[in-house]
Amino acid sequence: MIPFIKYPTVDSFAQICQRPSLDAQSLDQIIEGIFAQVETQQDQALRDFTLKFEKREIQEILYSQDEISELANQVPDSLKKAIQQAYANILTFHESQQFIPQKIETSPGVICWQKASPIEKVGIYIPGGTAPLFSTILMLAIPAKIAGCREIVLCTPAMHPAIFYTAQLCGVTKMAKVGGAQAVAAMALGTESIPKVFKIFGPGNQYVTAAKMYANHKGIAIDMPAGPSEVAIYADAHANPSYVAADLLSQAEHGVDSQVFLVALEESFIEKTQLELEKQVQVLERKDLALQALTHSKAILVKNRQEAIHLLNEYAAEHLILACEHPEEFADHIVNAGSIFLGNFTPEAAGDYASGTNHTLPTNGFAKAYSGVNLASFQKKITLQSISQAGLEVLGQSIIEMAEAESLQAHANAVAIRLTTRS
Ligand SMILES: NC(=O)c1ccc[n+]([C@@H]2O[C@H](COP(=O)([O-])OP(=O)(O)OC[C@H]3O[C@@H](n4cnc5c(N)ncnc54)[C@H](O)[C@@H]3O)[C@@H](O)[C@H]2O)c1
Ligand SMILES: N[C@H](CO)Cc1c[nH]c[nH+]1
Ligand SMILES: [Zn+2]
Repeated sequence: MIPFIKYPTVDSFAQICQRPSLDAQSLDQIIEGIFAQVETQQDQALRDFTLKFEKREIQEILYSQDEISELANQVPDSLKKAIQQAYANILTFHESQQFIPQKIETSPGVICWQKASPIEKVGIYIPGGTAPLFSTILMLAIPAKIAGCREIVLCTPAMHPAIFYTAQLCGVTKMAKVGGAQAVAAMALGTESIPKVFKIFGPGNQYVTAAKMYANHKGIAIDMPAGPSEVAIYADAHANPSYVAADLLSQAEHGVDSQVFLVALEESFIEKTQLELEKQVQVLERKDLALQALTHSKAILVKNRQEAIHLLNEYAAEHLILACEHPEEFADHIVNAGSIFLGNFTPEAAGDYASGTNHTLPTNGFAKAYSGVNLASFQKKITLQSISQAGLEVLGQSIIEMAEAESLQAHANAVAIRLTTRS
């Protein structure tokens, strides 16, 4: 099922960890073209691209409040309840991330502190090319609301009623009918209907992710590269092959360019998991997508736990499941991962929907440098300071000394003019 690699050498780890990606150069050209067209033709470009890529005709770019309410009302009560339970957990976890300001007296009379300030206008991309990921609205709009973002612009190609119910529940301010790179371009540049935002959030396919990176080069902040989903699983003798296979398939079914990565200590465990995969994949509605994803996935037999830790840190998975003995102790050795799931009863799908953590996470090895979305992603920290006259008397001479050494006389003067004593 999954290509098998036995006892790879450490030298080959970087190559093993590569993800299946579209050719970066041709992708960049496509994105550049989309941005150029959105810049000049604005809303009309959005209509044209939606027709071209999705065979969907749109006139108005934004949904009206009546349209939103009508669609939201179609959600069955059982699904509303499930969304509300997820909402409550995600709210609780993200509220616990509130920044607590602290005034620090760095030297007598010199007080410094920080305050968190919301990013006023944010854009959230909700994937919908092959599945309507309304759960992503919870992951982005809840922390945006807690942070106090004034404008939350949502773009999605999806039209499932739950998208509209969840957007209403979370207090999204504008909803646009567009998806793909053109939606990202619209939020980055602004069009007649879609306001330009200060920061763009959200996962998506390779076009969406490349568009966010392009927007970032043009000066718009982004959360992180959150592209095709992936999961790595570490399995020792405590793991259950049926659970592991189910978890691997849960990410493989996202799309053809998803990748799953099994690292195990026993060959027989990999064999059992492969058999389970074969069985479980047959009944999936998205079997074809999952099968394609499995062809560029990997099942790797390593010599020992240390090698597994090394390989998993090199891979820097979006999600890492630890199906092993003492998972918390193992997790202490992991320095690169978007989100870690511990033990046999913590499926990754729990984090995708309802446990409370955020599912918008760095992929493609970017977990080496980026965190997943959290409350702070929607805030800036502003530093503040207040110095008393006595405080400046103590600190002033050092500032003057340093400013003069940097040949910046005006800086030195700004302090000296306030000092009553100067040696
Ligand atoms: N990393 C994360 O946190 C995370 C979370 C959720 C989902 N995901 C990923 O999001 C992705 C969702 O992908 P999706 O495709 O279903 O939905 P999507 O909304 O990301 O992309 C759909 C859009 O892609 C555009 N598109 C399709 N083919 C194109 C082409 N040839 N040229 C230009 N544009 C084209 C279309 O405009 C379409 O609207 C999956 O890869 C999933 O794994 C990642
Ligand atoms: N696994 C995705 C993140 O890679 C998130 C998601 C949403 N719905 C289902 N899964
Ligand atoms: Zn998922």
